[in-house]
Amino acid sequence: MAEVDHLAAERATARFDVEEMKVAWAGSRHAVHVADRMARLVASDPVFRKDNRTMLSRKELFKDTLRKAAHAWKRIVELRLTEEEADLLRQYVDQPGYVDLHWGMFVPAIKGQGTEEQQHKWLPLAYKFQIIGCYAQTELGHGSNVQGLETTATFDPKTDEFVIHSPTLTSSKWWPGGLGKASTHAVVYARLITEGKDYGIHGFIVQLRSLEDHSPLPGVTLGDIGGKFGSGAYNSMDNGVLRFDHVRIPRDQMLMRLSQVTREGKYVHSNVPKQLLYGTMVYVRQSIVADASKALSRAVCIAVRYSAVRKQFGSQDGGPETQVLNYKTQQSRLFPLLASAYAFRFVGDWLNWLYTDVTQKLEAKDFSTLQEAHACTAGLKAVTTSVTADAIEECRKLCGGHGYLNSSGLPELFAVYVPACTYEGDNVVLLLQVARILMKTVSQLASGKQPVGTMAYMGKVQYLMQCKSAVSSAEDWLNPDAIQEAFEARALRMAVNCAQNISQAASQEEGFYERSPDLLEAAVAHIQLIIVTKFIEKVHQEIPGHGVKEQLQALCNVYALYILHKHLGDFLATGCITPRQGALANEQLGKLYAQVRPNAVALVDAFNYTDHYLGSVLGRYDGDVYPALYEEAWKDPLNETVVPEGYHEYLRPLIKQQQLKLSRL
Ligand SMILES: CC/C=C\C/C=C\C/C=C\C/C=C\C/C=C\C/C=C/C(=O)SCCNC(=O)CCNC(=O)[C@H](O)C(C)(C)COP(=O)(O)OP(=O)(O)OC[C@H]1O[C@@H](n2cnc3c(N)ncnc32)[C@H](O)[C@@H]1OP(=O)(O)O
Ligand SMILES: Cc1cc2nc3c(=O)[nH]c(=O)nc-3n(C[C@H](O)[C@H](O)[C@H](O)COP(=O)(O)OP(=O)(O)OC[C@H]3O[C@@H](n4cnc5c(N)ncnc54)[C@H](O)[C@@H]3O)c2cc1C
Repeated sequence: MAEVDHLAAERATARFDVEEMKVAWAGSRHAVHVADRMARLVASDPVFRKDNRTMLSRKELFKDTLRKAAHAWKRIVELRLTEEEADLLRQYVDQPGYVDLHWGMFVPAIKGQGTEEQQHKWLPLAYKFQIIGCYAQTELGHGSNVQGLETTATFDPKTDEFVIHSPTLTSSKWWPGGLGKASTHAVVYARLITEGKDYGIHGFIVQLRSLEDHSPLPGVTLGDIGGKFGSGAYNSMDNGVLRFDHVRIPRDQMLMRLSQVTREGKYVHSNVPKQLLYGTMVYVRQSIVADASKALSRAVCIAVRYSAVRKQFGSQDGGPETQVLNYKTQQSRLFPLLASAYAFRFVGDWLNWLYTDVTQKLEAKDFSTLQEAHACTAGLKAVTTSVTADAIEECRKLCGGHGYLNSSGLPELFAVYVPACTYEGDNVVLLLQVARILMKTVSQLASGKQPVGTMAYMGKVQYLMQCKSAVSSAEDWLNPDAIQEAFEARALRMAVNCAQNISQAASQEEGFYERSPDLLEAAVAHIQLIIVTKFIEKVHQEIPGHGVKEQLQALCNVYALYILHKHLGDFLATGCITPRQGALANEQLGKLYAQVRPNAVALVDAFNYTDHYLGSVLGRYDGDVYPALYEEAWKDPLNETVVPEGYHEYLRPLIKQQQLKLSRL
């Protein structure tokens, strides 16, 4: 009971309106309402139970995923849920499965790369689940280097068909989610060959399995690629392997919005940038940023609530021990992660806006913002997923020994989340893309070309290369202009340093290769500047609710000053701030942690997660952790019998043998 009281007391110390913070987090009152309804719908349905997930075998887990997906679809249809509601319902079911790829990549690929006619034909089938699709791009031999894919699609003018073929072992499709066991169709990326010429990678809709009995079609070899990291976790997904042996598809199953092959076999490229082929990846990368804030906020919610419940040391004269949340070290590890969850949420919203804006411009044949969309989605995907993966592990450690139990929810969350650093583009590969664009922008500065969008600050090169921070007290670091200037100067100076070093190499390519570790850091600095800028912009907006704006302001400062403290070397080496100013930033950070402390539990309550979605005995809303931990232990299959299976075979003979030996002595 004492623990329950603890969280109630924590909630009472909050200095802001939690209900209004829920609105700020979700984006609107409507969003809070819909999310609440969908979360409760899932939590109250026994089919969506997930507390036994880590104890299921792979086969059981996969069947459970099929069952949940079918039940979710049934509820979506029965309740006539809107697209927004259906997306949320699937999110709260919280079990990776083929439907993620069907809705998340197969449908968007057809929408983005199919002609109107193709969309008209294929989308209704996908919308009604008459076909199930996946996104088959990566191969055994190549993932990052898309141009290196080997699968071929050779046009045969005699039959008006493409022949899809896997010429080598390394050309086997490898990894696509939903491919292994569930999908009937795939968007397959292959080298288009017509009239004897290789035109590079294009997308094709290919049927893989019979719609009658689900068996692979002739010439198609299919299977699952095997168990993955962690128990439960991403093993609910059937990541697959696929080989083609001269499989024929009609010509009109090439996705022809960007380029076409005529009946005669002539290749025609529309007047659009060829990078639009990568559009589905750009779309998913922006949703992965929004998803990072969800995963991070879940981990932080668990760690904050448990840290308020957990007590160690400090008891005097039999009085209460100290809540571990009161230790300054716990705060300095946890509160930056709390601030990062909010930062990623807001930058995710902004990125979604940017993506929508770019999409509208593309429809009007305006391709000017394509590079900005690529740089922002690639860079933000890389930084937010890397931070989130590390942060989930840090939250596990923040929960001490109990964090290592499956029932804490953290091991599974980590195992599900960590591949986000790799899929949809390895984070290093993506940051190097950002670096390439930074170098291009720096090189254009001399010609007077004004950078735009998130690179616009580079236009202030004369000022930012020589400015000195005016900060002279810890409080000065609360001024957003001081923060903004320091971050801009750091990012620009790192990029310019890289460009200068590259220019001394024998060639641009060689210089880029040699300096790539520095370029990664420059790219991270640029992306951190974007995150800080968008958080500052958010806080400048009108935000209703008692104390809400003040809390967000504090979190924004925590985020920025934490990054400054963590990357102090960058700020000092580039001469943006002095060691004294660095020390003042750290002093201010300590004061901000003290400000966050009484609000911490309420700040994670504002995420509005149900206990079902959190899936953690440590993160329970009521804080009644110990009885739940105790009860959970007894549910383990090992505890089904008092004497374990194997006792008579292995333990008893061993003990008896030793006893016999001893008795002979
Ligand atoms: C449990 C699920 C959890 C979270 C998910 C939440 C929500 C998501 C919703 C649904 C999805 C569901 C589940 C997701 C889970 C897993 C799915 C995973 C799927 C996959 O992984 S699919 C495969 C992804 N593969 C990659 O990302 C490959 C990475 N490689 C590349 O992108 C490219 O090959 C690379 C590295 C960019 C290089 O390409 P290329 O060699 O062609 O280019 P260059 O470097 O020479 O550049 C040329 C030129 O093009 C510009 N450019 C490159 N890319 C783009 C782009 N995307 N858009 C625009 N422009 C681009 C580049 O800047 C150069 O420009 P320049 O000529 O210099 O002007
Ligand atoms: C869980 C999961 C789900 C997936 N789902 C899908 C899916 O649905 N569909 C699909 O098509 N694919 C999918 N993939 C594949 C995924 O997109 C690729 O694994 C990813 O793009 C990374 O490519 P890779 O495996 O070739 O890594 P590699 O490129 O081989 O990376 C290996 C190492 O090399 C480094 N490296 C590579 N190139 C460079 C370079 N130029 N400079 C410096 N370092 C470099 C990387 O940083 C990394 O450290 C999935 C992968 C996973 C793990």
